[in-house]
Amino acid sequence: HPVTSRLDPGQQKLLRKAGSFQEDLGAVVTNGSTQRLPQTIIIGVRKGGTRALLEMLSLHPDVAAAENEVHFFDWEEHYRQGLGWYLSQMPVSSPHQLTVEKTPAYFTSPQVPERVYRMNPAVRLLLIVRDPSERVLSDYAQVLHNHVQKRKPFPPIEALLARGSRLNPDYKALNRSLYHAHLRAWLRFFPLRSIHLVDGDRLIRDPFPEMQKVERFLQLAPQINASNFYFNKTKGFYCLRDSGRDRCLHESKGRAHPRLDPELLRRLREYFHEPNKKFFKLVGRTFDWH
Ligand SMILES: Nc1ncnc2c1ncn2[C@@H]1O[C@H](COP(=O)(O)OS(=O)(=O)O)[C@@H](OP(=O)(O)O)[C@H]1O
Repeated sequence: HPVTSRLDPGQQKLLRKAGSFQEDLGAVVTNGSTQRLPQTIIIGVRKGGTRALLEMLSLHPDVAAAENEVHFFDWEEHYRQGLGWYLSQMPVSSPHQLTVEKTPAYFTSPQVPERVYRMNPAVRLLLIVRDPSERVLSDYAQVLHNHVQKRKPFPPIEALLARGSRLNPDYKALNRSLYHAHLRAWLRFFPLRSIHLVDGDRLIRDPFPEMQKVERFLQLAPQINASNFYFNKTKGFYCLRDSGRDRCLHESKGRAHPRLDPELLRRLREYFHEPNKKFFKLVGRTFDWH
């Protein structure tokens, strides 16, 4: 080779190494390992248990999950960069694997359903919901924590929730728990059969049966086992066991919730009574929220 022959032996050796390295890469490519756009997305709901769901789904060998929240469809600075950017955020997967990402903000962002539809109208969506009142408390605990970390003041939950004798409908955490309203936006683009609902309260209490349903919805071979889950008393939650390795979710998952005055808690639950009924009607099933 005219060029390589002019190189000294050391450099030639390096080049040959690079060559064989490229052959290795070639083998990887013929294996079919590459990044793929997600065929399934966990769209929310925020504080519903989206991280637990993603981690539990990752137990399946045929699932490749994006580690971080991607925020492609809801953040303009990301969406502007196009699907090529989105693809670049995805994990390497083999042909038999499903790629999945979770961004809980998608569920409540009005511009997102149409954008997801334009990427792939056949995408399979996972939505994990939780008792809406409990979700509000969890949402508050999260935002409070962020403020405390930045040493910024944050009002007590009562100040955000109540406006005189009524609940404050402008409090964002309340709005995010109006599942029926947000789901309607998705149903303008996707049939209900494209959206699998995961019961977040059941996923906390007994994750395995919920995960079996997810496997079925995604048409994955049943590979997740009861033995993949064990209850950790210290954590107070189920943790994961994967090929002998035990791990619990991050300490930010499973926080203490603010204790509400019983009367305010009653009003909070009552606030969601009608919206819940609408949601149950929309999805053709009920959840054990009171
Ligand atoms: N196995 C297990 N371990 C720990 N935590 C679990 C688990 N399963 C579900 N959860 C619940 O997940 C809640 C956090 O939800 P998300 O991951 O969706 O939150 S976020 O929107 O991404 O911030 C989190 O809410 P909080 O309890 O309010 O912290 C948990 O209740």
